[in-house]
Amino acid sequence: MNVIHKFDHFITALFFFIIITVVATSYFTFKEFFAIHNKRQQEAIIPLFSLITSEVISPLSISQYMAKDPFVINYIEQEKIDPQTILVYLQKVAAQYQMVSFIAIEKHNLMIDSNNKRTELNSQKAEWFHRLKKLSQDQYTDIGNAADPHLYFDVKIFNDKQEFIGFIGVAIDLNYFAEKFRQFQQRFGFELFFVDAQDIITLSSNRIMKTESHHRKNELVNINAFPWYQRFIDNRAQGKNTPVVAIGNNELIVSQMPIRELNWRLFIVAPPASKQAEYWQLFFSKLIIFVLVSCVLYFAFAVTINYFKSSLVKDSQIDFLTRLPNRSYIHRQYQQLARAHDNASIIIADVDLFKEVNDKYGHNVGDEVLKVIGKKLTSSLRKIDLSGRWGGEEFIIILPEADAGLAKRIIERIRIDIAEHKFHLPGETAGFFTSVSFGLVQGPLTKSNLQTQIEKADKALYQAKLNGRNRVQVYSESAED
Ligand SMILES: Nc1nc2c(ncn2[C@@H]2O[C@H](COP(=O)(O)OP(=O)(O)OP(=O)(O)O)[C@@H](O)[C@H]2O)c(=O)[nH]1
Repeated sequence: MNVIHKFDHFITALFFFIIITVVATSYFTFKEFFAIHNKRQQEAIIPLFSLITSEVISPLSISQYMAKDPFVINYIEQEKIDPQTILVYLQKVAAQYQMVSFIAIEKHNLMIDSNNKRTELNSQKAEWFHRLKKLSQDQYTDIGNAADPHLYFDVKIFNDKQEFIGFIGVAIDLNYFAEKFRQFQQRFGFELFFVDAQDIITLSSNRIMKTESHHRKNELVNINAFPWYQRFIDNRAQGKNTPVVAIGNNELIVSQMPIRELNWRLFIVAPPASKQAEYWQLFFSKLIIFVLVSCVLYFAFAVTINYFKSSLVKDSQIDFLTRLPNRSYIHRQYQQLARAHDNASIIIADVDLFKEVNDKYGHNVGDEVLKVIGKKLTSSLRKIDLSGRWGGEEFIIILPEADAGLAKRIIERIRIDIAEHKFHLPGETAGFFTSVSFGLVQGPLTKSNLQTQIEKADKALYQAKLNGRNRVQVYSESAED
């Protein structure tokens, strides 16, 4: 029984160990997932700044540098210029920074770029020049070149007298920008929107920049067109300084960053950290389902195990031939009996001359005799009595709280019943009779005295055999002396 209890505990412990391991593993995986997620968000900040620096600030700085270059200022002020000389200058810059560079010289009505494309400033193609010239700022970005759209960084050139004499700058392929920002968005999950003073999205990691055409009329998107921006502005107007913007069921984190050099604003839009709460909710709801399913499985498992276990236990307690409790079961039950009762009569029963039955009628008949006797020995006992096969042709009966007189009367009835039973041989009308001798001892019932009581009962049984068999002999100390 101990082994079976240990087995039960082992299975339960194993089961819960597996559940705890699965839960702990999932928990730590989730934790790690969020740690990585947060780390990635932090990691995204530095590439974001380097992206802005390399793709926006740096072209602007190069343009500003060229606009202040004394060579440029002095040369384009001359009455006669050689476009080839300017081309060489522009190509040097273009080669060094891998951008297209350009200059628009008012005095000579000429725009020239590092690809040696030349345009007259009074032509329709140079509309931008007249538009930007009138504006008060010194530097602008503008999208131009319909066939091959570029973002132009236009910086005004002034002579020594602070008079406007032209524009100079660099231009970057729009598709190049779009690709750079798209890569960043894919890697870190942030959408980027560069917005000019008129709220127009100049650059973006969003699809709107993946345009083949530069015609801004069709492609221009005002930042106000985005619901999240509206909500962002509303939040500000209401004095809420939260970066979290709710759009329907979705939440976004919107950060705003000025790029003063261009009078731009950069909006960084990201899914919020509060999404984590959703993930945790999901995790815990799955966890509850997992635990419930595990419990159901566990109980199904326990019921199955118990079913097999009880039939195994039964088999290990019962004598195969007579279906009576076996010796080891009687030993265990005796302990319980001893706890519940103070005294008992213990009887050892032994089939008389059983060897002869076996020899005469065969072993199978001998088995049948044992089965019938086993049944007769136990059928008329009380619920609290204990009986079983002690071994071979021997049986044991324990009658708690029965004194020797009562026990003897009970056993006498059984003895007569057996002795009067006619055993039939298979296929024959003739039969035979057999008998059983009993040794009986009455005494205190303690956990440790079974062996001594049995020895006494054995002695009484021996006496019964000596006295002619088929009888009940009560043990007495005096008879022993
Ligand atoms: N058929 C059968 N015989 C058994 C079984 N267990 C023990 N026996 C036989 O029981 C017989 C017991 O014989 P003995 O110990 O000589 O005693 P006995 O012939 O009963 O004689 P007394 O006890 O002196 O009356 C042996 O021949 C065993 O082989 C069993 O399960 N089935």
